[in-house]
Amino acid sequence: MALCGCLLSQSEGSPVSERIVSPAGRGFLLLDSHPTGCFRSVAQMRAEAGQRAQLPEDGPVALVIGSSAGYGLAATVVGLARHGIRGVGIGFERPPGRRTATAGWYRTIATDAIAGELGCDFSFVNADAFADTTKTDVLDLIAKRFGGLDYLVYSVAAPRRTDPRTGVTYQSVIKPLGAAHTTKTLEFDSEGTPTLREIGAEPANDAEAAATVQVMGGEDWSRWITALAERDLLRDGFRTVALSYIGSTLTSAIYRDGTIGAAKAHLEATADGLSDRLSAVGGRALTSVNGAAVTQASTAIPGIALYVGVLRAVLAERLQSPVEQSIQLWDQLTGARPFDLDEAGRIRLDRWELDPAVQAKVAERWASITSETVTELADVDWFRTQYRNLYGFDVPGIDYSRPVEPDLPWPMPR
Ligand SMILES: NC(=O)c1ccc[n+]([C@@H]2O[C@H](COP(=O)([O-])OP(=O)(O)OC[C@H]3O[C@@H](n4cnc5c(N)ncnc54)[C@H](O)[C@@H]3O)[C@@H](O)[C@H]2O)c1
Repeated sequence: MALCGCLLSQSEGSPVSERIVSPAGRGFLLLDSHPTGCFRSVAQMRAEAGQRAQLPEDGPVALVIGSSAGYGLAATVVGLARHGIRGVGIGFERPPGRRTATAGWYRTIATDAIAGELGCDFSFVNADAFADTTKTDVLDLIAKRFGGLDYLVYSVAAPRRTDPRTGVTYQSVIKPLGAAHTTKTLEFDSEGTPTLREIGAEPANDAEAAATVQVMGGEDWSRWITALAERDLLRDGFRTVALSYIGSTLTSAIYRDGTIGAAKAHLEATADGLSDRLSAVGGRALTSVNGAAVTQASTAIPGIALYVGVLRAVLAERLQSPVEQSIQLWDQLTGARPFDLDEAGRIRLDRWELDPAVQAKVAERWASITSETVTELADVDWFRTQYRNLYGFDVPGIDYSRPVEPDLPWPMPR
């Protein structure tokens, strides 16, 4: 594929600090990322996204916040390849230094190359979306280049947020509310052999619960909309969507009924208030409940790795990838297909996950799963490959014994 070719030669061409990059780390957190593996995984997403025969010359203008990973990356790749979006993507990634850059840095280089190949005027900003300075800079860019915005996709998953107006930094916690909770969790030893362990979590106190809502609730999303409105950048029919999750009863104590779930409830309530404010431009704010996916954010949640592994064993290819869900999301946002909303007005892209027959099978496996049966009842190989892919490892076609150049620049605005 052209993209891979150009990026592979880019990383092979300048032997400034080439080195072999290996998957060292703890748990599901790896310390280094493999540039060419990251490039190729984005190329695979593009291939999965497909492409419309004729992209519009002046595609809709979109801002994707969280464009360097997970659902936001998928929404960006699909938006570029299928809708020819113009606009801006924001990620918050560590540049290369003593360690490689974070994977999202390299994925952004690859996504920028896709935008270039498709002729889409789309730029990437590496900055803290919570900061007022980022809002000012990004809105300056949008005002200057496009004069207004049609879509805002809010797909941030962050461990902390500093409120620029108070200077207070809030840390999000992943804890149950009300009572302690114990869950089974999946681990791999250094050889890659899976084992199960029970881990317990104490309930969050009020301050922890409130801090999690500050980080993952709707306040920052709302501030982006206010900032756009104040600068008159909301185009007629503007639509914004923030991503949410509900998930299984098997994970509800730690997720939907826990601190993160409270933040998601806040995000969902924020959508209603925003829609009222956007009615002046015929606009709308929605949340999109997506299905479980292996991402850096989700693997940090106790029990989710095992749950997703079991879900994949039950569903196999019927587990819908972030790209598949993003195709549906864009089709609904652009009006190519009607919205599939639930009674609370949320877009539902997770129906395949929460299908009662699927959940019954997952629950049956979950009840009996042990370290001895985990490889039979959960798709642990798939899960391990997925989380290593997040860092550019285990990607087919990459020779990991070859040195690569990790010191690559963030793409310049085109
Ligand atoms: N992974 C799942 O299973 C799942 C399911 C449904 C919904 N969601 C939701 O999707 C959204 C994205 O989650 P994900 O799993 O794709 O996460 P992810 O970790 O893959 O990606 C998070 C993105 O947020 C960006 N980010 C983090 N802090 C930032 C900051 N301060 N400023 C700017 N960007 C920042 C990162 O750079 C990255 O691009 C979240 O709202 C999450 O709850 C996830």
